[in-house]
Amino acid sequence: MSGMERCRVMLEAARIIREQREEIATMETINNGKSIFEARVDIDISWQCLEYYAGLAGSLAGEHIQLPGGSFGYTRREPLGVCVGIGAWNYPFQIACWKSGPALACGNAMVYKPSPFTPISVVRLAEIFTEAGVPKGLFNVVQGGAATGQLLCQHPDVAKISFTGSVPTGMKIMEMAAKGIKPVTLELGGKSPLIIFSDADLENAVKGALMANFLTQGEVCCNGTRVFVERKILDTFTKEVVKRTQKIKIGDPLLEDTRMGALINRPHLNRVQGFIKQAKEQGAEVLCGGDLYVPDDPKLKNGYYMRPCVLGNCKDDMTCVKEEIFGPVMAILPFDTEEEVLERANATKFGLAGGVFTRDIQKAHRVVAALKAGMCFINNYNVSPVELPFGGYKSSGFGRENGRAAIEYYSQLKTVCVEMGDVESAF
Ligand SMILES: NC(=O)c1ccc[n+]([C@@H]2O[C@H](COP(=O)([O-])OP(=O)(O)OC[C@H]3O[C@@H](n4cnc5c(N)ncnc54)[C@H](O)[C@@H]3O)[C@@H](O)[C@H]2O)c1
Repeated sequence: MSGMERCRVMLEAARIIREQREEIATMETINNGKSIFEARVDIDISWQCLEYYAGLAGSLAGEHIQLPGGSFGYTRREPLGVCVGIGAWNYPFQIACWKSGPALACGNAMVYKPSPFTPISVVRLAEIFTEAGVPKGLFNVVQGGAATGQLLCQHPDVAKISFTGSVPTGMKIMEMAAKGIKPVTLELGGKSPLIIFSDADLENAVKGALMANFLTQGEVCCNGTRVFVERKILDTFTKEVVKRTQKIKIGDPLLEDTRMGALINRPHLNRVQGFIKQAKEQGAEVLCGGDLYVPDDPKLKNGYYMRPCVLGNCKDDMTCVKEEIFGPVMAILPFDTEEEVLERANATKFGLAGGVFTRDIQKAHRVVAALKAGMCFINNYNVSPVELPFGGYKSSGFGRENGRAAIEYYSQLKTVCVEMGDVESAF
């Protein structure tokens, strides 16, 4: 298909998703446990992503380069072939769109494997693509766990792997890709810093800290879980954050006013609570939450709910400050100077995201320029416009999703050199 033809099909898929927003959001809530309020946002970001790449599909082009003697060269932007997408369980539908959007826009096929914990909604995406006119077999869903993922990565006909998940799995994927010289995009974990200066708008900074920690039960890769607060405002900020955290409505994710649903499964809930227990043993103070939440509704009494937790008295070398918890746990850390906080913020193996709250624009830009992270926020956190590239530095991975940048990772350049004169042979 031409780019314009692909554009039309993708716009149709985006239209169907928009039309079925409520049904898909409900499915996603059941799939993952996140609140319906948030699932709707995920579905909106998903159709916006398909619309964005539909728009780019028709404008993908190469270059014409003039050479001496009337000769010239040109480049063709070509698809890679069959791309494999492997997704995490926290944003099942959205991750599938972030991968299939640019893949299909560039003219590739995709075989997608969702996490076995959230197998449902991506099947609906495949049906929607078919309804929209995506040729049969161009977007395929394969269900399974690690073994299935391995087989896909090792398959000789696969041209590219795009992976979203944990660092240990990312390493395995890269090893497998290396054996087949396959390009990879790795969207891995994080332990991102959020820096609050004393001159920040306090109301926005508090909202930002909550956005940075408690969406999708805290199971968000780019969460700003290390909240560095300038000492002067530590007490006021902490008090306000704790107050708002305690007000977060937990429970049945399908209810309109719920803002925090259930964690993904029992072992993960236990793991998150294990981090909190260890934090206490290492000297951190639980300022709120961290305990199980049992809803009144008897049918939910065995759900994987916990109260969002704020940890005070944290030190940089505590496990809860160093490791990705992937649950609703915020660590608050005081700081005194810009230089000091930057050094501490960057002292991590991860580099997915970072944020700063300040009213001083010079300071804001200076701080984000110094942060070793792929996605930085000034005076907000965890917004995901599809127009902006997203991806990590350091152990958080490489390659970019979203924005024009993703096109580079789903296409390859062919250079054609055209001779207009005679061959000047060396022989
Ligand atoms: N950077 C991002 O964009 C982003 C987004 C969401 C989640 N994450 C990260 O994902 C992690 C949580 O997700 P998870 O628990 O699903 O991660 P995970 O690494 O356990 O699994 C991710 C996917 O990989 C598959 N898989 C597991 N072992 C495999 C193997 N050996 N070969 C091929 N595939 C294999 C899984 O079945 C799943 O589909 C967190 O670390 C989080 O930070 C990153």
